[in-house]
Amino acid sequence: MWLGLMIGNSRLHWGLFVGEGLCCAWDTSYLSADVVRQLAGCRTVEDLRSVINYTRSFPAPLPKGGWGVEMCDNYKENWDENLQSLISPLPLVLASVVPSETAVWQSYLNVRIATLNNVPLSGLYPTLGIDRALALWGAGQVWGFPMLVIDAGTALTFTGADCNDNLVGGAILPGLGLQFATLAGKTGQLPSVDLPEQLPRRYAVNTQEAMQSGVIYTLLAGIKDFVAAWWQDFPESNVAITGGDRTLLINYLQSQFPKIANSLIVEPNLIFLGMRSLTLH
Ligand SMILES: Nc1ncnc2c1ncn2[C@@H]1O[C@H](COP(=O)(O)OP(=O)(O)OP(=O)(O)O)[C@@H](O)[C@H]1O
Ligand SMILES: CC(C)(CO)[C@@H](O)C(=O)NCCC(=O)O
Ligand SMILES: [K+]
Repeated sequence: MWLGLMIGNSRLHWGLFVGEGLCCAWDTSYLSADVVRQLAGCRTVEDLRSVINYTRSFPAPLPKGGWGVEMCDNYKENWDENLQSLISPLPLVLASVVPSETAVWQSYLNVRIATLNNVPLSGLYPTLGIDRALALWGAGQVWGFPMLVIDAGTALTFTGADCNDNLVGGAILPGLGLQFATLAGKTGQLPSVDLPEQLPRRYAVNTQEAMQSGVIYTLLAGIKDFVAAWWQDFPESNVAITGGDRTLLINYLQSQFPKIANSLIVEPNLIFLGMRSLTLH
C-alpha cells in the first residue's frame, strides 16, 4: 500500500494505492508539520482516517466500473490484511507545484518526489508543471495518445501530446475561481461572486450576472477554440477534462456546446492514473 499526494495550488489531492491500483481518492486542505508527523506514525488505515480526515470524511473505495474494477477487488480481498499491515511510515509518492508546501514533507521518512524525469513522455520542457505532465501521462495510458488534457483547477491548463507520446505543448490561463477573485480583488466596485450551477444568460442586467456571463462565456469560447484547433491537428484524439471545476464546466459546456461536452472524457483522477505508472516505487 502507498499514498499518492499531489500538492496543488489550492489544496492537497490524495490517492491510496495497492500496487498500481487506485483504491480511493480525496482532497484536504494543506497540512501542518505536526499533522505530517502524525501521518508518519500511522500503523493502520483507521489511524490514517483519523489523521488525514479531519477536513472531510474518508472516502469509500472507488465505485465499480471502468479502470477501478481490478484494483477495488484486489483491495477488498486484502482489506483486513492491509488494515493490520501498513508499513509505517506508509510509502508516499509526492508531486507538487507549490515548492513552499513541499518543504513540510521533507521530514517524512518514506517519501519519493515525482519529477518530470519520472514521466515517460518526451519533449517535456524543464519548467512544465508536474501536475500537467502526470495528468497527460495518466490520460494517455488509459485512453491512448494523441491526447489533450484540460485541467480546470486554480489555473486552467491545456496540455497535449501526439501519437508518439511527445509533448506538443499547451496553454495556461487563470481558472474560473481565480478570474472571479481577481475581478473582485483588483477593482473598486466589483463584488465577490459565486460560480453559478447553470450557464447564466449572456446579456446580464445586474453586476453579478454580468461578471458570471463575461468570465464563463469567454472561457467556454476559449475551450471550444482550443479543442477545435486540437482536433484539426489530431482528428482522432481523445480530449479529457479534470480538476476541481470540471463538473461545473461540463454543465456549462453541455448547454452551450453539447457536442464538445459529450465527447470529453471526464475523469477526476487523471493525475493519480499518471502517478501509479511511474517507475519509482
Ligand atoms: N473544497 C474545495 N476547495 C477548493 N477548491 C474547490 C473545492 N471544491 C471545488 N473547488 C474548485 O476547484 C478549483 C481548484 O481546483 P483544484 O482543486 O483542481 O485546484 P488545485 O488544488 O489548485 O489543483 P491544481 O494545482 O492541480 O489545479 C477552484 O477553482 C474551486 O472552484
Ligand atoms: C500551471 C500550473 C499552475 C497548473 O497547476 C502548474 O502546472 C505550474 O505551476 N506549471 C509550471 C509552468 C508550466 O507548466 O509551464
Ligand atoms: K493549480
